Amino acid sequence: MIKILSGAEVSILDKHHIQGKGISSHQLMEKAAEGFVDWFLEKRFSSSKPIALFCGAGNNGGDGLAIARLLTKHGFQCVVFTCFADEGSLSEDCRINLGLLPSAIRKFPWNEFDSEEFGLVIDAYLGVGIKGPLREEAKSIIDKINSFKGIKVSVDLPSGLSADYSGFDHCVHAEVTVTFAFPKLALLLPEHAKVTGELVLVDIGISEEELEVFHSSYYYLLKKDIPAFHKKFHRFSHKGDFGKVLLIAGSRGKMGAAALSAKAAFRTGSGLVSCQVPLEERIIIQTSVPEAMCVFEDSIDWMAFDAIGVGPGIGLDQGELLEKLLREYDRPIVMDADALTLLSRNPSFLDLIPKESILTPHLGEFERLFGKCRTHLERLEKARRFCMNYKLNVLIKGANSVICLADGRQIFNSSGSHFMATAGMGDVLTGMITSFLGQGYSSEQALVCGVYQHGLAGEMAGDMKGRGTLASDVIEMIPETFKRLGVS
Ligand SMILES: NC(=O)C1=CN([C@@H]2O[C@H](COP(=O)(O)OP(=O)(O)OC[C@H]3O[C@@H](n4cnc5c(N)ncnc54)[C@H](OP(=O)(O)O)[C@@H]3O)[C@@H](O)[C@H]2O)[C@@H](O)CC1
Ligand SMILES: Nc1ncnc2c1ncn2[C@@H]1O[C@H](COP(=O)(O)OP(=O)(O)O)[C@@H](O)[C@H]1O
Ligand SMILES: [K+]
Repeated sequence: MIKILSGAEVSILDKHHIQGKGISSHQLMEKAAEGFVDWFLEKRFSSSKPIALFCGAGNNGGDGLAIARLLTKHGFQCVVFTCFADEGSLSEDCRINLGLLPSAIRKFPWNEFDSEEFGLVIDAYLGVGIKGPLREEAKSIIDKINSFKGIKVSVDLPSGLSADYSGFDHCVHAEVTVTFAFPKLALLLPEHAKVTGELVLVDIGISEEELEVFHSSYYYLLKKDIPAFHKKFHRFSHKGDFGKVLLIAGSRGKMGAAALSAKAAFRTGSGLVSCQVPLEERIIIQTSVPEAMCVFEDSIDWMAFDAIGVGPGIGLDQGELLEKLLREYDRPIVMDADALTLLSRNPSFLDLIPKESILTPHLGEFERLFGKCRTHLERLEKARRFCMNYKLNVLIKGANSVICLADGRQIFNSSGSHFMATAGMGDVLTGMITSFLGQGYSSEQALVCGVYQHGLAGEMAGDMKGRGTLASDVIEMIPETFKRLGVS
């Protein structure tokens, strides 16, 4: 997991890194430019029209100048638009890269840019170094960059966006942001989605250990982190080791929620899955998920289950059932959907929730529970205080879902796809997290593996089906995610 530092810490990190590795800051900038260019070549952008690079006076501009030089070597025609008045204001590494620019690369002041001539724009005007409100000229430069209607790729950050805060005044609207070493916090906030575009993280040789010495409770979860969170099963593992889980889900007209979470729990590897459903609706489960058993409220022994997930489609008239469950069951549970709305209507239930339980609200459910938030940072802070006070875990769902742990750490997920913004995806996730809990995973392990693999299964289903991907398609991809991660 990569620690997410503040923008101001980047220069300290750079200093530590270049001292530790015995390299120059110019060499680090070259590494960043090479990483960008590797990604650019992999994407196979067209070279039929020239590329315009807007380069500022700081190190972000230095990156842009190095990128222009490297792209030219690969046959791209680059034109640099300088966003500085005189060369005396350049940072040292920006100046070095300006000197290294081949004479074949034409340079013009930024205001001479004519958007008709270019196939793509690279925005290397401002990065993590902006301080205070943007100056008037900076706003005009950003407007000029935004006048280009084709693909704009921002280097490190869309120019004008601050690395650590929510909101922006003037800002480049990038289709893609290629960021270095770690994703800047602002790139993960939903209110910035329309300016950050697709997020690409480029490794510039700074290790997780080098980031670890900084104080931050924000992390970014990557594919390579997942195998270590998994429990190992062995040759003699039996059905009991894979857990016995219960999903309290579904009601008349909403039995699909129960079927989806039960199927997802099986596909995640549960040995036994039971569904607590209304008696008169049982046939739906027994035909759509024949592997599952049905249990009914009057004859239930909750403590017989290794883990319980409650909420998808149960309806809002189940307050008494929820209270009874919270009083009688003492292991961590997963609470989603209607269970969360019932919780927001009955705050006294909060003290009854077993420690280390997992609440999985989407943004609407989050606001019902914790009140309106102006920014995502405010939301994260509310979640952190709640998790630490109650010793509970909260998953704030959306693109880059955030796993908020009881110890105060907050982990942004990197997997997922916009094709997942469709009905039933949350029910699938509830089934997956409950399944991992039932297999003996800690709440942190269940959340990390469940959230990442849910997103990965969504990406894989989205790659196959595109628009029209169903929650059921995502369930079918869950076993593939284990293979893709090398987890048996
Ligand atoms: N480890 C990494 O991640 C690596 C990071 N690297 C790269 O370094 C970048 C950071 O570079 P940095 O520190 O030089 O700052 P940068 O973003 O270029 O901005 C400075 C310029 O902004 C200007 N400016 C400031 N405030 C302003 C305002 N309000 N309104 C208008 N202008 C304003 C300021 O002008 P000044 O105020 O000084 O006149 C100056 O010209 C980082 O984002 C990444 O791309 C890689 O090269 C290597 C590894
Ligand atoms: N644009 C997106 N990118 C990544 N993941 C997404 C996106 N939209 C939705 N998801 C994921 O899909 C799930 C939707 O959950 P939820 O809103 O509870 O759906 P439902 O209530 O329909 O079951 C969440 O896990 C969320 O993170
Ligand atoms: K930029």
